[in-house]
Amino acid sequence: MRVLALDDIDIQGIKVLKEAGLEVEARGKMAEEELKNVLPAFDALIVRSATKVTASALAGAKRLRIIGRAGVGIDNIDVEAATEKGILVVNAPEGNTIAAAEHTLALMLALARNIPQASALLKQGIWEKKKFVGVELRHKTLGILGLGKIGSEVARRARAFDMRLLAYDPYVAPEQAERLGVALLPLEEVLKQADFLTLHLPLTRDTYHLLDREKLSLLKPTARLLNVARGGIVDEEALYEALTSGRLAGAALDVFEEEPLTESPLFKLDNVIVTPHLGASTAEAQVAVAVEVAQDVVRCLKGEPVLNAVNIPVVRGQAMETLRPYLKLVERLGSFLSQLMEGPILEAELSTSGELAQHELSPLTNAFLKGLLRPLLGEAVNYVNAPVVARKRGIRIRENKTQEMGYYTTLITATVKGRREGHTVAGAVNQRGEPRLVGLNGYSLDAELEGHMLVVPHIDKPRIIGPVGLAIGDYGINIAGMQVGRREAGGEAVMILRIDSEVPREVLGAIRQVDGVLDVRYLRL
Ligand SMILES: NC(=O)C1=CN([C@@H]2O[C@H](COP(=O)(O)OP(=O)(O)OC[C@H]3O[C@@H](n4cnc5c(N)ncnc54)[C@H](O)[C@@H]3O)[C@@H](O)[C@H]2O)C=CC1
Ligand SMILES: O=C(O)C(=O)COP(=O)(O)O
Repeated sequence: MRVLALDDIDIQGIKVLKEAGLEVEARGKMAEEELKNVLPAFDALIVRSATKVTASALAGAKRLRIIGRAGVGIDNIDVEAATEKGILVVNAPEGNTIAAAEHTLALMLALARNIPQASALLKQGIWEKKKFVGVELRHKTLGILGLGKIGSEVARRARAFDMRLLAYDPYVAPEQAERLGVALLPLEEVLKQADFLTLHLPLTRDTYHLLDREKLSLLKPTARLLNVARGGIVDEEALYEALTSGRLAGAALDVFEEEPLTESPLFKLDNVIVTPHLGASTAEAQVAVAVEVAQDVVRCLKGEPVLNAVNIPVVRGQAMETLRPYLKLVERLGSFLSQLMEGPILEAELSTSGELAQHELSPLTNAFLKGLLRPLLGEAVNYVNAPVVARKRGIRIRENKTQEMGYYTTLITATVKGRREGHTVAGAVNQRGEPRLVGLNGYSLDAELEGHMLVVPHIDKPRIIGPVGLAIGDYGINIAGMQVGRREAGGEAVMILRIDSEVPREVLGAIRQVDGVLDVRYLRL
């Protein structure tokens, strides 16, 4: 299998890939057109922030199974397009946290004390002290937008400088902020109170130009802005205006809306210091992110679960071990239902009751939908794109869970509905970790979910099981197991047969002829 590793990812990452037996082509930044041309020959792609992985670049990438981002921000990858194509996207969420946090602190001190400007003058032979009187960090208010991994590490370090800490992050629990000694406030409040404002948000549709003219005008004229997150979060034109009109004291920028950027009106300002997206550029961070992402690429190409997926629900450690047999179960239930249904599926519902319900269950939905869609769409649908594909086909998806326990410690019920018919199956995992079918349309059963199966709805009466068995046996086909479910004697019932080999059409016809048989469906799991 072949991996295209771009943007000069660290050699240690390349080593991990090669040691796993993968063929690696390592290059620097690649332009969209070239990427589009070469990508069809690769199973995996690794990038940093320089190469743009667009929908067009991915269009012909039929072999591609995974895109790895050796870093955090995934705004240079069209994740939606990748998901739709069933391509997994992973990043390295932790490897460069400290590097980015330390760079932020370095910029904050450099900005407060005019270090780059003073250094540049002295190197020109100018001993200038008066112009470079700075400010102290002590007792100043640091406003943090985005109190995630980097924002938190910045907060920890800023405390050592005796700064007062405020943050805006609607997704962080107040207790977590409290533990860091940070007060959570609304955005406008943080902007109004900050002496230093630092950004640690991802660039998304929500955060694009979050700091526009209006928001920048809320900052104190003595405030200084730090951006080690993403260029697009700040409107650079509005920032330029604020810095040149005395409405903002200074800015330190590591990132820009367009990169690389070598010319900008901002670069001409004395109160602006800049670095060329160096936040993650430490020897330590580059090894860490390259190795982190390479390991996930290896896992994915070996068919193992990855640790840092961005476009599928991630389950780690023990929770994954608990979930694993149920992933198999729901995929089989999905496949079973899909083959049982006639006509298009309009609704799909997955309900979990019992012990398992205490876990994050969205991975089950992905696996269930994959099972449901595979018989219809084959390899085009996988664990990554199953929910997107299902929604695109107009299937309404519902998930329910309750920790209430019945006869089974965990019972999973799946229902699909179409225009004319609907079916419900129930499944459980036995003590050996095997998936079992324990209910079908209200009948209780206990059947294996494996191999070739026949589902035969019939009327509960004598002389029906024998003739069905004969119809199959007459063709030299062996029955491996059989289960009958009925609600009441003499009513409708269902027979589930496990067969050792493929079942030809004539056999299905012969079964249909048996008096009392209502229908017959042949399924392959
Ligand atoms: N300059 C550089 O070299 C580097 C830049 N970065 C940038 O820093 C960003 C943050 O990185 P981490 O802290 O590792 O990510 P993270 O995911 O741990 O933290 C991001 C935080 O932003 C918050 N957030 C998201 N949307 C928000 C919104 N609309 N309003 C307010 N808060 C919001 C989240 O709740 C989260 O707590 C990355 O997305 C990346 O763009 C990361 C590494 C290096
Ligand atoms: O990890 C991130 O989000 C970064 O911004 C680092 O970018 P880079 O890998 O240095 O191009």
